[in-house]
Amino acid sequence: MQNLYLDVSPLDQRGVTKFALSEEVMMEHAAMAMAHLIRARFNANSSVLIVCGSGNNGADGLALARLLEGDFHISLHIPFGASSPLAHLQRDRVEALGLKHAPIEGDYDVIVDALFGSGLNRPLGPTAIEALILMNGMSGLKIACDVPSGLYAEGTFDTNVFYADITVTMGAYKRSLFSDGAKEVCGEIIVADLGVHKKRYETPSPWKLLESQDLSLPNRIRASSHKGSYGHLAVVCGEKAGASVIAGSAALRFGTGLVSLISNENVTIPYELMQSHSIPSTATAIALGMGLGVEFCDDELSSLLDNTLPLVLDADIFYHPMFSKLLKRTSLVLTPHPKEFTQILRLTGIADIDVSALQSNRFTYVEKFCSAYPNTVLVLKGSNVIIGQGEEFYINPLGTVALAKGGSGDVLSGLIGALLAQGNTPLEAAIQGSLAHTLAAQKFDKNNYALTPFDLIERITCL
Ligand SMILES: NC(=O)C1=CN([C@@H]2O[C@H](COP(=O)(O)OP(=O)(O)OC[C@H]3O[C@@H](n4cnc5c(N)ncnc54)[C@H](OP(=O)(O)O)[C@@H]3O)[C@@H](O)[C@H]2O)[C@@H](O)CC1
Ligand SMILES: Nc1ncnc2c1ncn2[C@@H]1O[C@H](COP(=O)(O)OP(=O)(O)O)[C@@H](O)[C@H]1O
Ligand SMILES: [K+]
Repeated sequence: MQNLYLDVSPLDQRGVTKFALSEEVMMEHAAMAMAHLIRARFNANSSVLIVCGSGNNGADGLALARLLEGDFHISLHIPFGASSPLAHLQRDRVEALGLKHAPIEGDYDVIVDALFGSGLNRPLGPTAIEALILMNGMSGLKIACDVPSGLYAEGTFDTNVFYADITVTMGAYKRSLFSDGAKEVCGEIIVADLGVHKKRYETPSPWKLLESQDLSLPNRIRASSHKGSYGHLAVVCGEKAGASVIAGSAALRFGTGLVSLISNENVTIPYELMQSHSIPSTATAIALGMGLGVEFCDDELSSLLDNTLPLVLDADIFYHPMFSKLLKRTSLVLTPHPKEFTQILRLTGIADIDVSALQSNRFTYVEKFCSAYPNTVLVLKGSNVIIGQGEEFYINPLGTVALAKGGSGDVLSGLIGALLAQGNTPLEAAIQGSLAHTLAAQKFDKNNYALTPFDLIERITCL
């Protein structure tokens, strides 16, 4: 698990006050990290274009030019000149080596974007756009210094943002790199230490980035245990029974001892799942909402929920009149996709916004919801899933586009339901369910279009 920051400037300042580093020392390390990367991947004499802005992001780029000069063919493009003191200093140094501003011409083996970093404070103007269009059109390896130019702190970006293959981010991970859209533009993300180890440079943060090594799988340690030792998940089976079959099958695969589908009428289901018309007395958790439709009248639903069992809620239930009442429960996990989350925000009076406004401010709206409902665990789905409760937030960036298919979300609710049924806390269930979901998808390595929900469930066995 890694820390994520909205703004790393307090960490940079702390580097100076606590560790007596200077900004110049930190900058030298930032430039060295990029130089190491380029030297490791490219032969001497490769051509490197470095496009530098007028602030310290540009100064990082100028320092990089100095470190590579002599071995590589360096082309510098400095369309705004230098404005920060360090940019002036770094420019004097490269000029002493005979390097100076030149127009962008032709193609290059490496393209480094050091136009704007954390100081981007207004929309890109025509000069920056012209450079970025040329850079994005090139075939060489594209490296962003700190953040791709055009990416704002909330994770939104300008249409002409730099599309990086690799982002070398300075000091610590920025949260902006993990918005849903940013997944499109950042490429691989590498953190550069700035003179002290990342562990020293960082301070605690409420936002965390999940990693594959954070996965913790169900573990059966008692040799004499039986199916009743591993919980019983009741999946409420609605109009579209397939959704609950997927969720139930995922839950069984993820270690739940028993899984029952709760339906009004008998439906055809796989042999390994059980069927019931009411919540079994042995149930330890309920999954509700996937494919629900209008199968149950309000009284029937009320009686299914007349208990205090942990709940995972998804899909149609967010539009049901009973949902506001369910929000008062403890042991609750919600797994909305963005459109469903806008419905939740509307219903709770937090915001009346459309999906694009939500996607531009995912972090903020998750924080608002979690502050209003501190007992509820929220899993906001997307290409970078956000999991939040109270003042703790986690981003799972491990999903792939293979998951963009009907039924993937049902698998996720089933996995979370499985862990709730086995006695995990709602937050643990959400984090571990989401990790298992995305890592199982990664096990499908044939292509990125063919994965079905049952392929995904199958790959839970390979974790
Ligand atoms: N602090 C440290 O210890 C370390 C910092 N490090 C590095 O510093 C970077 C932050 O540097 P920074 O604060 O100077 O901001 P930066 O991203 O260069 O941009 C500001 C400049 O851009 C300009 N500008 C803004 N928007 C614009 C637009 N749309 N169109 C045109 N111009 C625009 C703005 O102009 P102004 O608003 O002043 O007119 C100003 O000149 C950080 O990302 C990391 O790479 C590392 O070396 C590690 C140690
Ligand atoms: N581009 C993507 N990258 C990573 N994960 C994705 C992507 N698109 C969708 N997903 C994941 O797939 C799942 C889709 O869920 P959802 O939209 O509710 O589907 P359904 O309701 O049909 O089962 C979510 O877990 C989401 O995070
Ligand atoms: K940049």
